[in-house]
Amino acid sequence: MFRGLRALDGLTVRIPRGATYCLLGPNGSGKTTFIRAIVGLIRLDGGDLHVLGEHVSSVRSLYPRIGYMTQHRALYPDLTVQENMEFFAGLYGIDGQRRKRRIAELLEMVELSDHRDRLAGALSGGMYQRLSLACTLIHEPELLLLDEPTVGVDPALRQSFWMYFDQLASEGKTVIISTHLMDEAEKCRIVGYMRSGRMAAEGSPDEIMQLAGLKPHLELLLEDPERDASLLRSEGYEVEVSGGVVRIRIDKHAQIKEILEIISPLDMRLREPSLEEAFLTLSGVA
Ligand SMILES: Nc1ncnc2c1ncn2[C@@H]1O[C@H](COP(=O)(O)OP(=O)(O)OP(=O)(O)O)[C@@H](O)[C@H]1O
Repeated sequence: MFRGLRALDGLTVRIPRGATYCLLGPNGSGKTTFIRAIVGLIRLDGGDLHVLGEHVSSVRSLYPRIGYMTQHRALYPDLTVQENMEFFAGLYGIDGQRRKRRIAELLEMVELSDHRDRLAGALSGGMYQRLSLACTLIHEPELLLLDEPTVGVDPALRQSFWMYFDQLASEGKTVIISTHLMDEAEKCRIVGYMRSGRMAAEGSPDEIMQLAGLKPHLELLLEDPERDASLLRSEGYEVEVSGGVVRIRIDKHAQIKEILEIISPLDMRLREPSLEEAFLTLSGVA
């Protein structure tokens, strides 16, 4: 509770080890609060929370096994990239060859090897984010909590981050990520969609799509949309006309052929429902 506001409410979540778990949801839905509760940074007013098999009251003793990347700037601006990495390695007692190896590996992964002597405070937003991730991973944590880790990171590098997250999960590490990006959610084994502090829907991307039961649409560009729309309606199709484009909900792809026997579009395309639409449907917004 934050001054009368219930930031998390009736939330029951079980995240298996070795999963990539995505927390999705609009601004203010409780994703960060949930992550902060897992790390023991806020006290819950009720309920029960276990992290890596331990009650959350002893989560501090688990810190060497947890990596947490916040949305905030948590690095030392007046230390270089290399010095920040060394500092975090030192916090976890990583030294000698292991420290050298980890720093080299991670700087390579986040493509900062050539910038190791730059001050963290002088990095671009995306570069800073990349360094934050590298520092979070320095001690090879078993549980990773990443609050919007790819904000400002360019698409090619985001792709390699995700390959790395998958690799971590395949090694048995648990990766919990909050994001606003549906294409990132689709890459996760489990997606939890939060609204107003509750879990509005949860499952694998495929399960979510099936559960929402959305049908594909055919979008048609027609010479006379109104005339063709009436023709299609008279054949029993569910048709919508907007901005000169005719949309038809179809049950099966075989119907496309039948539709083309009724009308001759200038252009057409098939739109499969998106994960975003599925979540909006399941949470009662659409
Ligand atoms: N320290 C705090 N004091 C008061 N209210 C807070 C505090 N932290 C979070 N809240 C409120 O709790 C609710 C959930 O916030 P939270 O930051 O967890 O959402 P979020 O899903 O992470 O949002 P975003 O996508 O914008 O990061 C919001 O209404 C927020 O204003």
